[in-house]
Amino acid sequence: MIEAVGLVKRYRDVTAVQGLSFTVPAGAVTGFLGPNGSGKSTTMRMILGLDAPDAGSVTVNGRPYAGYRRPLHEVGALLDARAVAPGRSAYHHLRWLALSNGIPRSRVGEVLRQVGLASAARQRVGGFSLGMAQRLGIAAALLGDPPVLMFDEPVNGLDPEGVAWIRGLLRSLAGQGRTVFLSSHLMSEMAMTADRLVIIGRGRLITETGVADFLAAGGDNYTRVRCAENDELTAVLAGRGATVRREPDGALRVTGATADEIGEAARVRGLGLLELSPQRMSLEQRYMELTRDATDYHATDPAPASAPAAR
Ligand SMILES: Nc1ncnc2c1ncn2[C@@H]1O[C@H](COP(=O)(O)OP(=O)(O)OP(=O)(O)O)[C@@H](O)[C@H]1O
Repeated sequence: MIEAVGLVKRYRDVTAVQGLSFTVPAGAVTGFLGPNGSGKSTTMRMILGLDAPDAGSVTVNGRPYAGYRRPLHEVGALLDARAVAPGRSAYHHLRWLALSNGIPRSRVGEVLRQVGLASAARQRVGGFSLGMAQRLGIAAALLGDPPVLMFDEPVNGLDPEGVAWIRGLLRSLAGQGRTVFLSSHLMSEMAMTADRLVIIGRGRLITETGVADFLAAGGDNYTRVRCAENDELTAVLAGRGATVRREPDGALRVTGATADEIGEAARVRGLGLLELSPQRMSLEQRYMELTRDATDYHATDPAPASAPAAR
């Protein structure tokens, strides 16, 4: 388990993290989400003792990371896949890490196989693609068989097969009862992998929630209905306390009644339905809505394509 309480980190005039508290439990994949520059990497560095908080504290399984004598046995982390001496082979990089943490040499071969790098073990890391470097970083994190794993943007640079592989790996690590904490600025990625979410914006907690609860709390769920007798159906539904709005394409947008209730009301009146589709806000939409005000870097909308000049 990771527990952060009131974390604050300032860099000169930038307050990167402002009073952040959250818990990452064992046995689950927890996604750490926030727009660019919201303080995810800074928080992860504080968890690993690479940055000292200006206030607050963070513990890993009850102790600060720096309190562990053989940290790779406690926490495996991938923060920056390229932070590896380029002249070393993958094997020697891991062998050196294993030696310095009292980990048997046999683990090196095991983790290289686990991440699919066995055939590249003797290649220099400097020649690795980003995806291979990510896999090597994951191998290093797994080396000490730690109960807590942290990954900063782990799917960066991975091809679709690699992305599917890492999702499966993270789920199986959590299934073994480990604490798995991974950051991303993409909600779509988390929807496939995470059980829980810690969402931050501008260094502050926006919400800490289960993925299912996060979706259910989206207030914008409605049912889209198309009916040959729109006015009559609108009157029937309004009479039952539902709210009905007309969409630009003529369909009805109904809130305050379930699809089953709408279907039943139409059947009783003998009204034919052409469409009856419950609409749920996607995780991505809900996340964008929540973080809109906490996003520092907005792109402008692309300009509409201009019509070709008449000749
Ligand atoms: N070493 C540093 N010196 C000065 N400012 C820093 C430093 N590290 C981070 N910051 C600032 O702190 C804020 C949070 O940055 P951080 O890298 O933690 O965000 P992030 O959520 O990981 O972003 P991204 O998704 O883009 O990786 C940003 O404004 C960043 O510019």
